[in-house]
Amino acid sequence: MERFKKHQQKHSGPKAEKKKLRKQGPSTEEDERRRNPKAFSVQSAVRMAKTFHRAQDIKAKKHHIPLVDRTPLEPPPVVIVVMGPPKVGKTTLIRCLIKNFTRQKLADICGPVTIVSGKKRRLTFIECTNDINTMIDLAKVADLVLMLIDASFGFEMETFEFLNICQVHGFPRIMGVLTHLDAFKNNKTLRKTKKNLKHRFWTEVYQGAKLFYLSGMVYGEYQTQEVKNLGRFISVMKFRPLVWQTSHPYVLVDRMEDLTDPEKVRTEPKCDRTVSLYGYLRGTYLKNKSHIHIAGVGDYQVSEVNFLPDPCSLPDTQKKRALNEKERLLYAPMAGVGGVVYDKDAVYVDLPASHVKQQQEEVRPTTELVQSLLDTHATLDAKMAASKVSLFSGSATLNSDELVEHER
Ligand SMILES: Nc1nc2c(ncn2[C@@H]2O[C@H](COP(=O)(O)OP(=O)(O)OP(=O)(O)O)[C@@H](O)[C@H]2O)c(=O)[nH]1
Repeated sequence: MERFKKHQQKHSGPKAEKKKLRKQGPSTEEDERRRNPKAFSVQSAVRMAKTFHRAQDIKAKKHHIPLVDRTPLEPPPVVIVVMGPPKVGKTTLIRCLIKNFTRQKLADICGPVTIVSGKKRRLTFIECTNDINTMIDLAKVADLVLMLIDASFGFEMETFEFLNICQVHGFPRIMGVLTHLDAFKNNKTLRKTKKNLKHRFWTEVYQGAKLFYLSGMVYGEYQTQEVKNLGRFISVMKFRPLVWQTSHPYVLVDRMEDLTDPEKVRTEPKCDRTVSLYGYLRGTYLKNKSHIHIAGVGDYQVSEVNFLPDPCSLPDTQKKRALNEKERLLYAPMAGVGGVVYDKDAVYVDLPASHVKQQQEEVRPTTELVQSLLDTHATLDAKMAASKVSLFSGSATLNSDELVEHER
């Protein structure tokens, strides 16, 4: 028969030590903490909240797919879409922002306007009306949307419509801008409206979305400091590449030429036209025989690619801190820069009628005497002949012929 060895109790080693301690009496507090750490985890609510937030942050970061930055060394201009209902102040805002960056005034804003805003950044501003087709086209290509809201009216249906459209192609950065704040005379209502609109905006976009206030106008322009702050925000803003944009090459046309024979257009107004479109290539690189999306037009196959010189290039030297006046370029072929419009074979200088009239007035002498001389239409003799004199107050008037007879 097999014999089993009797169990031998341990007298040394970690297990024996533990047994000894247990026999000695109740365990110390330190031991309990080690045995049951969960029971002692919440000692400071603040610390607990911090740990929790940190854990959540790390989790949320993991959800974002790491992005590959494919932007070339000299990235194309950032597309800023200024959208809002009619008469909300879109044109005024674009004009003010352009003036803030380039110190130039645009005669009238038509089509996209590209400017150099900093050493490494160019901006293209484009106005988006409440038209649904424009919204669909521009939602695809927008990097940043300035959503103008008339504070005296509130949100319009189209604003929400635009937000929905944006969601289809990936949400661009969105900033709200409240205008017409000067319509509120009462400070309390103003504060209340601002707060209400801010919360409504946050619900639609995201909590804490940036909302700017443009409180009133000075000489037909928004206040310089407010525009400056908005401009500063735009020029340092970081953008996340969006899915549609990084997977499609696309062009936002900023110049257009009609190459059709003018004679043919004259004789046959509805003939097929040959049009040449110019713009920066954005999104990804062009591949041979690939399709290219032209905003507002559709997808077209490329037959030939030419490299054109940059019409609004970034400054060369990178050492300086700020741009000088010459480097603050402005490129707006569809709009009149300083009243000058370029065409394929002509340059138009815009001289509004009021301007011409003003110049004529300036030439006129300012002294009253010379002015009155210029205004005389009759000779002195004719005036003398027509003049009348009354000798006594209330008596009948005598004209010059009667006076001569009296003298005789
Ligand atoms: N009182 C006041 N008037 C404003 C404000 N913003 C714009 N306006 C005026 O509103 C009018 C329309 O401004 P625009 O910049 O032409 O508006 P818009 O959105 O470009 O208009 P459309 O191009 O017709 O859609 C102008 O006469 C501005 O002076 C504001 O904050 N307060």
